Amino acid sequence: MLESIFPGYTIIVRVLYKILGFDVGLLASAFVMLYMVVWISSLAYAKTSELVSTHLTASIQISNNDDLYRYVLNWVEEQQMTKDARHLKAVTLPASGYDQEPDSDDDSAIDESGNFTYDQWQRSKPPMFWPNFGTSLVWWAGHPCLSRPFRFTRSRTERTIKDEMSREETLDITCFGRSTEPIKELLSFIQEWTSQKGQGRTVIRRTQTTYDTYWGPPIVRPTRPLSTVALDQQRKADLIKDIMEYLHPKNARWYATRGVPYRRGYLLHGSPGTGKSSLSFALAGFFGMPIYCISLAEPKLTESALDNLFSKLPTRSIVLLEDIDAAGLKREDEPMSESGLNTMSEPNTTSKVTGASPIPAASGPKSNISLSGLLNVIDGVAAQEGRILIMTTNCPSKLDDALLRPGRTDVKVEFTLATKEQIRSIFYRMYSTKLEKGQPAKTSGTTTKQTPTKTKSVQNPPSTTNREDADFLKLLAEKPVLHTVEDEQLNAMKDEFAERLPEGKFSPAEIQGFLLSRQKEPFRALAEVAAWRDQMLAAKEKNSKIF
Ligand SMILES: Nc1ncnc2c1ncn2[C@@H]1O[C@H](COP(=O)(O)OP(=O)(O)OP(=O)(O)O)[C@@H](O)[C@H]1O
Repeated sequence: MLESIFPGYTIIVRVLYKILGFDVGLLASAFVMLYMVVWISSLAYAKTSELVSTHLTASIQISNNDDLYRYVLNWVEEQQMTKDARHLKAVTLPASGYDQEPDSDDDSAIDESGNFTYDQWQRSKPPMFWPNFGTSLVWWAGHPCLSRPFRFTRSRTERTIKDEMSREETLDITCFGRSTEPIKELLSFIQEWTSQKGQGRTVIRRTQTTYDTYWGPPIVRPTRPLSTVALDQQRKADLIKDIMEYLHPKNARWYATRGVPYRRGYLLHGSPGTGKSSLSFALAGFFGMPIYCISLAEPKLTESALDNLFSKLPTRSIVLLEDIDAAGLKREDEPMSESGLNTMSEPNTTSKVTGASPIPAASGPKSNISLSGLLNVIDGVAAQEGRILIMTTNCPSKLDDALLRPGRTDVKVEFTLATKEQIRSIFYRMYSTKLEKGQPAKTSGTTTKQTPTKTKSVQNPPSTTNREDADFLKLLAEKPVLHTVEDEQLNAMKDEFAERLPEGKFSPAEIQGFLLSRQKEPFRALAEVAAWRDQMLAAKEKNSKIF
């Protein structure tokens, strides 16, 4: 047979036999046989695999645009599979945003001088391992006595639109059998696993723009307790009750039977730094809902992209449109001023929101979105039912009445400059050690009732030969000692602190900023607040004269 494929084969074999003394033809025949066996086996394997995957397996595909994609990869990372698998993808930080912050008791970020070094912390974190592009196998014991294999196939496609390349990844989960039920079970298990892992955290989504604007990957942050937002208790309670009532499952039917769109809008308005954004994030954490933030001033955001973003919102979510007045929304029939800014920023005398003074035109980046475009998106067909829309503004008088009408803005909450109660609350929260849920405050001082001092603890600075450097390092090593104050005394101090500050003059952010720079020194804060107050009031007075 070989003679017919290679003419002259017999002669070559005879010559070689004479030279070498053994039959090379036997070797060649054995090799050809082996090759045939391997070829036929791989063909049979490919055919059988094809038949099995077509007729005896079920699969579900997940796109990387879906949150589930990351949930599954994170879950796979936790499985034994990543220890056994031979082809993995290493990632330093999970795309879900989990655990991106060092824990308070994570000493790996502290260098020998007792200072925090982010670089060191990052280096100390082991990378995570995801299945690489291609196929991997994971065994999952969905039932106590049955562990079954699932095949994860991760693939990527690339496409170029308008000179910008976009990548789309997909994950196919396959199992034996003709039903997708085991995969659905696995997916709901993974969702449950993710939500347990995410307890006490708030999922934040922001827009991202490449050739198009879409929702970026989720960022997960520790939930901000509502109690940390100092606001009139009654107002806070009313707002929470309103949202609770709205979100109640029975309410959806109530809205449907009456033909009212099941949506609710809130306008949080007030001076900068009074807690509007903080309350929005705290509400998202309180109700366990993801919060989707959109900046209308984003230069690449178009009306169709905004429409698309709204259509991708999950049914129960919070949408936060921050500083909506600064986006410079304009009516289509509205002329542009000479400076190019739209003239809607003229004081709106018919505004229903009271108490706001005329505000000069905003000079920030202007939106591509027209007012009618935004209104269409807010209550158009793409708008999700069950959604909560929160708009924040420093200047409600600049907003068009159309945006403020019920159905778009159902509840308005005013945020004022700090009241006495807020001042007390901010002071107390800054220094109370009760808030660190059972964690003993890391303090190098003892409980004290002393008068203000500038006590410092001096740690061993790293050695250096340069005298100037050594002095500087010594200065760096001086750390303020945390004066832990007993609760009773702290309550008295917060009253005293509030006494020294006038009501309605400073924003909570300003007071917080003052206290933060004396983060461990309540006595110092109390001693220095009067001087700070006078300086700030003088500066404010001067500024108001300039403008
Ligand atoms: N009422 C408040 N209670 C507690 N902290 C507050 C409050 N108001 C502001 N802060 C603190 O001040 C900082 C800024 O607050 P935030 O961003 O929520 O204000 P804002 O009203 O949204 O400001 P802007 O209008 O400038 O966006 C945050 O660190 C927040 O913790």
